[in-house]
Formats: sequence, structure tokens, C-alpha cells
Amino acid sequence: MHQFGDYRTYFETKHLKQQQIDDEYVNWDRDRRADISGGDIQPLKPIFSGCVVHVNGHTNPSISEIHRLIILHGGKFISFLSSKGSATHIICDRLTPRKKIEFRNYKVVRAQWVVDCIKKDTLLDWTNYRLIESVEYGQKRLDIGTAEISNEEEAAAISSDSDVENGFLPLTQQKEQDGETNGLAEDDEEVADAMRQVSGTGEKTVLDANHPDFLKHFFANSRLHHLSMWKADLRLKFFRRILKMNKSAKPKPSKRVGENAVIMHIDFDCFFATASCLNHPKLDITRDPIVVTHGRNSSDIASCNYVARAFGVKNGMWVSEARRLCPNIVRLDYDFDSYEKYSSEFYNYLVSYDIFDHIFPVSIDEVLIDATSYFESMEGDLAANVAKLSARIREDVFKLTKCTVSIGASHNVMLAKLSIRKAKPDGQFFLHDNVEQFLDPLSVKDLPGIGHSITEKLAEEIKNSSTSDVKIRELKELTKTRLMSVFGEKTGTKLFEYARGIDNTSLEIDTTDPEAVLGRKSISVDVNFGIRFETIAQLDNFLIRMSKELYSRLIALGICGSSLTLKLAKRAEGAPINPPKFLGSGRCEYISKSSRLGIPTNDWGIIGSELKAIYRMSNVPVKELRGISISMTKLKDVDTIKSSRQMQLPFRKGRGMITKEPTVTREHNKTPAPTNTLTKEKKEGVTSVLHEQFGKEANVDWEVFQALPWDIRREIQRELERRGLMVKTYSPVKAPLGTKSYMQQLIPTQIGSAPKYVRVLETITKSPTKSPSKSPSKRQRLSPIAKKESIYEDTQSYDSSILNELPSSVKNEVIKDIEYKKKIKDYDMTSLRDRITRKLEDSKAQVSEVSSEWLSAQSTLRKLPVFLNNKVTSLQMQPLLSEWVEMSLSQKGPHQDDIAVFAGYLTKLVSQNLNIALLLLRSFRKALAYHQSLLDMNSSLSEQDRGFLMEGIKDWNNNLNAIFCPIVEDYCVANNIDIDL
Ligand SMILES: Nc1ccn([C@H]2C[C@H](O)[C@@H](COP(=O)(O)OP(=O)(O)OP(=O)(O)O)O2)c(=O)n1
Ligand SMILES: [Mg+2]
Ligand SMILES: [Mg+2]
Repeated sequence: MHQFGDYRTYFETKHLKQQQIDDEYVNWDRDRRADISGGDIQPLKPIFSGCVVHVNGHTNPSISEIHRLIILHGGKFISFLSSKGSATHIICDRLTPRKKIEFRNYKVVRAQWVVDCIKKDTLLDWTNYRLIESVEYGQKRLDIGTAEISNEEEAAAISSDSDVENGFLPLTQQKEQDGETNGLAEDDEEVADAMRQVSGTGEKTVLDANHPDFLKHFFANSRLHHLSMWKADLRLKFFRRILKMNKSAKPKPSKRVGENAVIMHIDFDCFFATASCLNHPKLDITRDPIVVTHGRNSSDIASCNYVARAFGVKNGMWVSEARRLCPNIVRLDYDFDSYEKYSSEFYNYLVSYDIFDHIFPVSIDEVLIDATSYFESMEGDLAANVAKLSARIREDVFKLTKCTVSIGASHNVMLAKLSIRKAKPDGQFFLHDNVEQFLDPLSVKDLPGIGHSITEKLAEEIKNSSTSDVKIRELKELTKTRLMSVFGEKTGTKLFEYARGIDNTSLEIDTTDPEAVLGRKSISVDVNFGIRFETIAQLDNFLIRMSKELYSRLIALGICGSSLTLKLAKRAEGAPINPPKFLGSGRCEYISKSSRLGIPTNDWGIIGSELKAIYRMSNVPVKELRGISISMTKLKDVDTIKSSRQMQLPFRKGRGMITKEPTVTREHNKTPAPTNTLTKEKKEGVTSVLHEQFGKEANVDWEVFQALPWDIRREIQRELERRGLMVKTYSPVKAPLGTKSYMQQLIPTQIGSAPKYVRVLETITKSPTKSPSKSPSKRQRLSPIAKKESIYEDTQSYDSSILNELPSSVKNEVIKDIEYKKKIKDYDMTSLRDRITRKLEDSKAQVSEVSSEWLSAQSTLRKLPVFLNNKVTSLQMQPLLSEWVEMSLSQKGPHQDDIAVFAGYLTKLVSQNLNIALLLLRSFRKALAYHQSLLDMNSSLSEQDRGFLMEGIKDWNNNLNAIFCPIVEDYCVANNIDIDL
């Protein structure tokens, strides 16, 4: 058993050894450069002097390259963080929740910092490259909380980024804009009504957030939830159809503006009211005053028909107010199924009407259409043609749905949106000449997207009063410069242009951008009712349930996100503990905090852990919570992520297989293509380059291929097939009986750092620049300075024929380099390593068994398979735990997905069976101690190898202490249980 003291001594010795190796390398490098330049060298500037650098995770450049750069420029490199403060900087490109907690007191900086410092030959301010934002480094934890709490403004900003853009405001937000501040609450009363359950005693009880079924009921009854889910859903379905259509159809003309353009805005008249009314044959939408609401009095009206509007009733008004204005008003219920049905029929009709340049779905009941080409191709009077098509569409939609739509048409989106107001209800209007006369008498607030705050500011600007209405005629008197100075560049320009009837909004959609496709920047789960917690464990449970809800929405939409925001509504100071609306949110303050996850995910385990971590920084007592909203931003399409991940494979080292095309073009210009030109293409559009390459033959030297051991050949063949590169001349490679795997003899320095076939593929890939007269580019590729590869990396990728062509001085230099690398690389193959390798291979097979629920975007070979199998009992888990630890050591510790899965598992387990949870944690400790002693006893391990494996153990210990133990501890604290972990 190893005490902590030993561990520490171990690290100290380790650091010293590392230091010696590094010093040796620096000296060697100096000598080498002196040799080349004939003795006269400029010493490298010690820009990193005083910096002690540690690298965590995959970085670009790689860890070993950073290591080299740092030590050559006067800094120190440490492989382990033995104690706090042992490193001055942590270089890290991806911040996982775990790392965020672990490194919160460090200067965590992106790898690019190192590169840029060297480029500029000076120590640049690290804060411009920081990864953990807005944390006061070096401060105590308490301060972090206050530093990160933002104000209500930020909270409002979050809620506004989803729906507002398309003019589809949830009613609550509309009211807030109208100056009615009712906080986060939406339809408290309605939801509460619906969630009142009859308990066994015959009494009505309301489900609160602690009930396991709370979310299910809450969302089943929330109108806003339906609306927002729906909108996302419909758009997605619709966009996917458009995408399909676009693939087969002729290219669509891009952006149309100006006189010739014809944009049509089509919108259902009082959509919900009309659709709901169709379920009631006795009612007539053109005769009876009708509203659609959820509750009775204090519910707002989702839609009212035009008969009701004649009495002064409006969408968004309270039912009680509507009843006062129109005592005979008829209240109807929502009928989401019908709405969805009519809406899809409407969309399908438009899509199948294959004449439009662009169709842009705005909301469930409206679209914008660019019909420019269609009208351009028509003979005769434009106005008559527009009128004809409009009438036709209205007639067809009515036949299909029995609902009326109105159509406004004009030369741009803004004018089309204004025109439809003239058309409603059940009409059409084409605004094409006399635009100025049309616009001048309108109020600025009539302009689409111009809200109260802008009009008020404008009134102050023009009339020095905040109440009077400003007409567009008056707006035109303000110069563009003045508008821009008052409203900022974007809004100022927009106002200036709108006043003159100009709008350059395009209806073209980037179908590969999920934000454009979804029409929103975030996917969120908001709960503003029933939030009452006593303990942190209850809240944790609820956060996990919310994460699962978010997860299911993300899955349904096929997207992932890499930024997470937790918004908390906290009972405002002085507000009653129980607001008038039972279990409502009452008057609240808002606190919101975002966190970057580093990579896109939809995994609820990761989301849940992150939310818990964010909450713990918020300083809001659980008892004060009245509303919780979680949202995911920086959205990405799962399919796009998957394909780009696969496609990036050949580019790992800028020496991929796809080198033919660029070379060909270059030859034309008589310039040899440097092998790393791919890096540029990677940035500019890997996907398209790769698409072109699919189906072509792989650029593989088949002679070398044939000489390879069978298992490598098989793997390469599979990989080529997977990439769609033809290998049909070769029958599938099979294992000869009784043959030992070559992989057991050849193991890359860092197992798991890159798929081994990538390495081997690179070795056998023909070099495109074999011409003998181009030695400078060869040198560039071979020299360890110019080459962006590490000193520890494989030497096999050198092509010996190129080596032989080099002038002897350069050749010697290269050979020296290779030998040095070999010296560092050569180590004994130990039995432990062998076992780990085999485990790694086995784990590949098991990955396919992992339930798809867990397959988040970043899932790799390193998925933890065993814990997901329900058949495994907790006691059987102990040896499996040990195995998991062992398996993950070769990857420097557990994969973050696995941690999230295990954390989720532990959270569940802890409330079901605390003893087993404790047993598991203790088994973890034992397993770690066991593996550490194995490492210590194994004298045949090379220092580098040992260091590598020790880093894995370290990572495990960190996870145990920072994530797993707190889950159990929190539960115990919340439940007053005394434990000793
Ligand atoms: N904040 C909102 C906005 C809209 N809706 C629903 C009810 C509407 O019937 C439907 C369409 O919204 P519209 O703004 O198009 O309103 P209507 O179709 O009801 O009326 P109009 O004839 O003015 O388009 O969406 C809602 O419930 N809450
Ligand atoms: Mg409508
Ligand atoms: Mg509408």
C-alpha cells in the first residue's frame, strides 16, 4: 500500500529526471544547430523563462511539440501536477467539466499561446488565450461565485436569443416588452390547474419539482413548451425536405433584392382560433367571437378571431379582460394535433409547388417565399400575375385545411410583412409602387422587429417625449450617422434603411448551419413552476432530470451543443416565500451562468454534471430557488460532426492520402506542392475535398502494403473501405492460423493517441513530392525544427529513398535526429503493456454493445461498456472497476464520457443503496492503489512509459476526489448521514 508521502517523493524524483532529459535535449539541439551552421548560432530567446508548463489532453500542437518548444525557449515542462502551484500554466485546448473544476485555480491557456509567443518571439499576455473565462485566478473559491453571478440583464439576454429573431415571441416576452413585468412565469395558473392531481384521500394536490413525473406533466401542460418544441420540430422536418429537394433540383438563384424581386408573406388568419373552431361544427368563425386559451380567467389568449377583434379583443390579452369587452365570447381549448396537421399540409403544399426560389418557414402558421424567378418568367403585368398566384395559393390552402390564409407581397421581406397587414383577414395585397406614400404615415413601431424600447428612444430623440408615436416620415429626417450613434451600427442602419423601404434580408438558408435550420441559437428546458427544494440532493436529482429532458430534445432534433447555460430564478428579497399563485415563481431575481463544454455533446451525464458544477458556483441557496432554465447553445448537427470527425482522419499530420489533387494543380504552375498544403484546405472545406475523393482509388503503395503483417493489412483494408476508397483488387485479408498479431510487437509510443492505422497508413502512403531536385522542401519535411512533429514521435514515416538523395550534411543531421528519437522511444515491452493493448482491442468489440443512448458525439473507442449492462451486479463490478482503471491507464486516465456515465450511475445508486455506492468508491481506491503498486514494482518499465501510466492514475485520483466522492458526500450531507470515505 502506498502512502501519500511516497507518491509525492515519487513525483519529485520524476520531475528531476525529466529535467535532466530536457537539459540534455536542449544541449543536443544547440550542438546540432551549431553543427549545421558551422558553429555560429544565435541562442534561442528564453521567452518562457520562469514558466512551468503542464499540458492536459489533446492539444494542437501536440504535447510533445509543446514540450520541445517550451524547453528550447527557457521554460520548464512538467508531466504531472504533483501539487497545486507546481505549474504556472496549464496548456489545454478542451475544457471538460471535470477539468474546469480541477484547474479552476490555474492559468489555463490554449496551445496557440505557445505557438504565437514563439512566432512573436516574446511572452504574450496569456489572458488573451485563456480557456476558463472570468475567473479571478488565484482567488479563493468564494470570490469566484460572486464574480460569476450576472444580473438580470444577462438573464433576459438568454431568454431572448431563442425565439425573438423570427418574431415568434412567447407571450410572456411580449408582455415584458410591453412593460408588463411578470418575471419568468408563463402560464402558472394554467399549468398548476392541469397539474393538480387528485390524491388517494380525494384531496387535490399539486405535483412539485420533487415528483419524478413532474417534468412529464409540466411539459405536457405547458403551451409555450408545445409551441417551441413544435416550431423547432416542424422547421427541422421542413428543412430536411428542402435539403433533399435542393440536391436534386437545379441551383437556386441567390439573394434577390430590388425592384424585380417578389417576396410573399403568407400567414394563417387567427390560426389557433380557426383550427380549434373546426372541431365545433355549430360555431362559425366568421360570425361568433372566439378565443383559444388554456385556463379561465387569468390565462392569456393565444388566438382570437376577427369577430372578437372587432370588440377590441387581442391576442395575448387576459381572458377576463376579453370577457369584459365581449361578454358572449366563446372560449375554446387548444388542439395541438390539428394545428400540426394543418401546418404540415400547408408546408407540404408549398414545397411541392416547385416554382419558388426560396421558402423560409417563419413559424407554425407562416412562411416567406421568394418567387422572383417565377414572375420574371411570366408574360404580362406583374401586379396581375402576383394577384393571380396569391389567389391560387389562398384557394388551394383553404381547400386543403378549411383555414384561410392572407398574403402580403412586395419587393423585400420588410415590405411584404407590412403588406400582409393590409391583406388580413382572408385577403391579399401587393405593394409595388408608391412605396413611399405607403410607408410615410405608418408608425415606426409597425416596422417588423422594432420594439418598444427603440420607439421610446426614438421619440425622445425626435420629440423629447417618451410617449408620443413616431411616424416613419419623421424617422426619415434623422441622418444615418445620428441613428447609428444612438442605436449602434446595426440597428441604426436598419432604421435608416427601413424608413426608405430598403431591406436586404435574404431568404436563402444555410442548411448546414443548425442555428439557421432551427431558427434559433439555443435549445432549452425552462421550468418556472413547482420549483421548491429542501436539499441539494433534491436539486441534483432535478438537474439530472432536466438534463435528460434536454437530451431527449437534442436527440429528437439530431443536434449537439458545446455551451451550456444555467439560469436560476431566485426569490427576490422581500418577496413572500409562497407567492399568491401556489407553487408559482413569484417575484424573482435572475442569475445566469454559461459554461463552455469544449466539444459538442448531447450526453445528459455530462450536461448534468456540468449543471451541478455551475449551480455550486452560484451561491443561491436551494430553498430560494423558484425557477430553473437550462439551455444549450453553439449548436451543431450530429451528422455533420460525425462526418467531419471521420473525414479529418487523413489530415492528422498533414500527410494524408489525399495528396493527388493539389499536386496536380500545382504541377501546372511548375511549383511543387508542399505536403502540408492540406492544412489550408482543411480550414477552407475539408468536406468538399473529401467528397471529391470518395470513390477514387487510395493513394497507397501496394507493394509496401503486401509486405505488411496480416493484421495491419486487414486493418488498413477496413479503414480504406470505411473511407470509401476502393480496394477491390484485393480480397479481404484474413488472419493466418496461429499467427501472432503484429500489433503486439509494434505499439505506438502513446497507445490510443491516434488510431494506429493512421500511423501505418502514413508510412505506406506514397509521397507525392519524390522529385530529386527539390531538396529544400524535403529538408523542410525532414528537419525536426521545420517539421511539426514531436521529438518523441515515430521515425518510421521517413522515406529512406528520400534520405539517400540528401546531401550528406543534411542526411547526417536527419540520422542524428532519428537516432535521438529512437533513444527516447525505445523501451521494453512489458507484460502490463501487452495486457493493456489487448484490453484496448477487446474494448473495440464491446463498443457496439453500448446502448445508443450513450453514444454522444464524442464517443470513441474509450466508451465504458461494462457498467451499462444491467445484468452486472454491484459485487461483480469490483473486478470490472479494476479492469476499467487498467484499461484506461493507457489513455492517461478515464474518458470523460465514461466519467459522466459513472457519475450518473453513482447518483442514481446513492439514493437506492448507499452501502453499495460506498463499496464501489472504496473499491476504486483499492484498484488505484493496486495499479500504482504494480507500476512501482515493475522495474522493466521505461521512465517515459511509467510516467505515462502514472498520469493515468493521477487522472483517476482526481476524478475520484473531484467528482465521484462529492456525489456521495453531498447526498450524505443532505441526508444527515455520517460517513468516512
Ligand atoms: N406568442 C404567441 C404567438 C403565437 N401563438 C400561436 C397562436 C396563433 O394562432 C398562432 C399564430 O400566430 P399569429 O401571430 O400568426 O396569430 P394568429 O394567426 O392567431 O392571428 P393573425 O391573423 O393575426 O395572424 O400561434 C401563441 O400561442 N403565442
Ligand atoms: Mg397567423
Ligand atoms: Mg403567424
